[in-house]
Amino acid sequence: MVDFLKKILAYNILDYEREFVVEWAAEHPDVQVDFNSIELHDDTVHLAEGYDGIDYRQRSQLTDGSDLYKKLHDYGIHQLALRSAGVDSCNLKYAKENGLTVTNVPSYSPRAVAEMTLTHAMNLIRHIPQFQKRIRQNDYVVNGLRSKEISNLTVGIIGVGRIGSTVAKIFKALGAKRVLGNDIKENDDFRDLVDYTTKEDIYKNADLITMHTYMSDQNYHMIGKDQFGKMKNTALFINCSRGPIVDTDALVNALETGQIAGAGIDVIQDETKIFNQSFVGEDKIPLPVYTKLMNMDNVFLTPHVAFYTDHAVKNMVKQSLDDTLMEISGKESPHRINV
Ligand SMILES: NC(=O)C1=CN([C@@H]2O[C@H](COP(=O)(O)OP(=O)(O)OC[C@H]3O[C@@H](n4cnc5c(N)ncnc54)[C@H](O)[C@@H]3O)[C@@H](O)[C@H]2O)C=CC1
Ligand SMILES: O=C(O)C(=O)[C@H](O)COP(=O)(O)O
Repeated sequence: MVDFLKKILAYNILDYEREFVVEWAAEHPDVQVDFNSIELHDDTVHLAEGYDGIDYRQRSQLTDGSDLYKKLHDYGIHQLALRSAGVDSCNLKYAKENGLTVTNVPSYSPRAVAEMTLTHAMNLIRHIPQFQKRIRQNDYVVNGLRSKEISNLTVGIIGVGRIGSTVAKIFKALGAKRVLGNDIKENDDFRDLVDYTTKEDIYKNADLITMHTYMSDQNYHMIGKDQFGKMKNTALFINCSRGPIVDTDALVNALETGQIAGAGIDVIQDETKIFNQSFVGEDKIPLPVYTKLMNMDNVFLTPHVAFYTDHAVKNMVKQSLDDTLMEISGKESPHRINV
């Protein structure tokens, strides 16, 4: 019989993640890795009792109160490992107050998200949703849908971190006219990729604006009525970061009134009401604003899948389990975020 030294519980393992948990477990025969398909919340936290380490990934908040973090602490757990880059599901303050170190997987594949951003950009630039609609209607007239080329476009990147800088690299390599960047912390390593400037300059001058900040209280509805009002009416807007960064009603209004020319949306506020679920055969979805966007032919939509590549999923799962093991073995993971 194997004498397991450490016990890890991974919450909310999705079907497509399972093979990598199994692979990791096989590579670590002295660790017992159990997993479930439920989210970590007040009513499921008791399952953590008896484990040394917890790994999780979910889009809804762990809890609104600090009880869950206290319970984990009381079970003798000292860490939480997120399998995602974004850490907005976790209240870092409560975690810290209850002696839990939190780790994320910051670089599982910035390229995956950057390539999806490019996909959104190209679809919008070349009017692909509009052409698809015409083709479905047997309308092969091309009038009104002439495109610009990348070399004539100014790209504006808000949040020049791991993903934003990768997006900059791609547009630079494709010969964009200018790549503007805005970040609350400018990074000297990225000065050859972006011309750092203000958000106002980006709203006013960029032909393509793409969001790559993290979600925080300060960044809630960072883009709303005022910001859309400052953009060019030819501007294309992309959000592959987090839904609540953008005020969805303001986005719909900006598209309906022609304040901007199109939008690429991978993430949207309240997306947990519909994403990762199927409503096939039903005539309504519980997020009516998404239906509005779906019915606009200058909008390109994907269901929060910018990260969803084989390389990324493998890294998210295996790296988070590595981090869990390090933390429960008395070592410091390089991915600690709440210290
Ligand atoms: N759609 C998807 O599948 C995925 C989305 N994401 C989202 O993308 C976000 C960014 O990821 P990374 O680039 O890896 O993070 P990062 O932390 O490397 O970069 C974020 C950058 O945004 C900047 N920033 C934050 N608030 C700002 C503000 N108000 N104005 C200007 N700059 C601001 C930060 O200083 C930082 O440089 C994640 O936090 C996550 O929410 C990440 C992975 C997949
Ligand atoms: O890593 C992130 O951040 C993402 O957005 C990926 O989609 C995966 O994480 P969740 O958003 O599903 O937590």
